[in-house]
Amino acid sequence: MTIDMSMWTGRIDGAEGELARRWHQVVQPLAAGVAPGIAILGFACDEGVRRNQGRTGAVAGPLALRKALANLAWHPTLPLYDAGTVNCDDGDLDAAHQRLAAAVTAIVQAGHLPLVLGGGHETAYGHWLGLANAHHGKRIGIVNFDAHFDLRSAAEATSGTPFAQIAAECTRRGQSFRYLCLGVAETANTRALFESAAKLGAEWRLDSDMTAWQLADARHQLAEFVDSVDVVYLTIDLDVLPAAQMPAVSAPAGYGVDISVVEALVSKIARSGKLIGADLVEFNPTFDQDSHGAKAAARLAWSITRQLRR
Ligand SMILES: N=CN[C@@H](CCC(=O)O)C(=O)O
Ligand SMILES: [Mn+2]
Ligand SMILES: [Mn+2]
Repeated sequence: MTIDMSMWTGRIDGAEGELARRWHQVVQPLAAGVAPGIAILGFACDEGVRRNQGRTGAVAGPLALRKALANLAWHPTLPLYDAGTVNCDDGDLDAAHQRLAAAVTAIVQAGHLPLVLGGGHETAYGHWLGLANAHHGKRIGIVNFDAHFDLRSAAEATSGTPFAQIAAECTRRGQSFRYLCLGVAETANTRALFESAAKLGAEWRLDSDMTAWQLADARHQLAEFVDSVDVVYLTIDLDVLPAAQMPAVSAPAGYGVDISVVEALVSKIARSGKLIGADLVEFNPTFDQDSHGAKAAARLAWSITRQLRR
């Protein structure tokens, strides 16, 4: 895969040298043998959202998110790499999932942490597959910040099915399915989806229980979940944020979880030492307003990298 670095441009604060660096001055194309770091990997895909009857445009997410990350101030953290983008431009989502999984596995085996930029939430299936293949025998806990369970059962993979697919694959592999969904909106999930979640042993927290004054309870629930697993896969569906903070998604939230609460919890996961992979999905620049959504998404990605302990 050739790695296009042309979008990594931005302001240059000349005088202060090392101390004045931004992401675009730090990110390197991923190469063999480099020091362990964070590897940014795109999954340019509209197919999941299209099949799920959503508003397409997430295919442009990886490029738009990289551009939003490029100008952020860099504070010392692990080395940052760009690992390129896996495309799904022929409608064959199953094949694209396999390519994404292989790229993720290779990143992990080279000692890096994948930070995957979707794509719709179908991204989660390929990402998880790659992590699971690289972490044999480990109990993986999935923490999903999302207004939706994404536990739909359907004849084919969509952006609404990834965690049902993962649950089925866990059963096939004789592993337990450990899934915590934070920010679930009762208005956006039918009773059938709540029943599916309960049957699969999923845990969740409603959006209305994730206000700033309930942060301690949310932290406690998250800590218990993280303690109960070996490693954590973090997936952030940006539609968990209120529509005013995140207009740039297929299904904006009328209520949503404030970015300060999401950031506090995401940072806790990053500090846990158990994080093995993270993604931001559903970003659709077509519906952004003056890059507000891109800036919110970039802030969350930045927070993960800033707090990461490995
Ligand atoms: N990624 C998943 N999305 C939601 C979409 C809901 C909607 O379009 O309103 C789901 O399938 O539940
Ligand atoms: Mn989702
Ligand atoms: Mn969602």
